[in-house]
Amino acid sequence: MIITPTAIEGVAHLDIDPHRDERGFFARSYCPQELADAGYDFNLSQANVSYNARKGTLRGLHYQAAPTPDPKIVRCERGSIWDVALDLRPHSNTYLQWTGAELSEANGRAQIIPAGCAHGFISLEDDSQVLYLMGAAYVADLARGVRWNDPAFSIDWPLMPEVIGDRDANYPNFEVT
Ligand SMILES: Cc1cn([C@H]2C[C@H](O)[C@@H](COP(=O)(O)OP(=O)(O)O[C@H]3O[C@H](C)C(=O)[C@H](O)[C@H]3O)O2)c(=O)[nH]c1=O
Repeated sequence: MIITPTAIEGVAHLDIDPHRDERGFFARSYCPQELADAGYDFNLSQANVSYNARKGTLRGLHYQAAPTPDPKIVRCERGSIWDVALDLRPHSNTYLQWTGAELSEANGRAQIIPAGCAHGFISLEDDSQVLYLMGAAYVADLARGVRWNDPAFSIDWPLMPEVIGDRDANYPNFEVT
């Protein structure tokens, strides 16, 4: 695996290093030891998948509140998405800053989202499927979210959402601490 830090502390790109032969390729896509050696403590608790039928489907931005924040590693297994990590850690040097990356079946890239960051994406084509490796189990009562177009963050999405859930569309403005 090839791990490349981004400008947001703890957010990194995780690229596969494929072993190619006449059959195609084989690649390691998740390894807690390699991640720990690179400074990313992540132990798999749960895996989720979402199917996004139409281009312009926006999910998020979500995070889980203390005491069970949910780090995640996000990979687009079919189609393509633009994936956003938003720093909501008040003591972070990049508080309220965000980073985005194209994740796709073609580029095989995943994004590491640490605890304390919100996560969201917008699909860039129809029939996009997303795999979420979760570093914490889901706790419904701790599920939180912020709105994709909240002026506190000014996230520069590559396209306007065509499909978005009511909950995601109606989060109140974030209260900056
Ligand atoms: C995660 C989870 C969800 N659910 C239920 C709760 C909801 O009734 C329904 C949809 O869950 P959610 O609203 O979290 O799904 P999305 O809005 O697509 O959010 C997802 O996409 C954004 C971008 C993320 O980053 C979240 O981690 C991820 O959950 O499944 C469960 O029953 N078990 C679970 O483990």
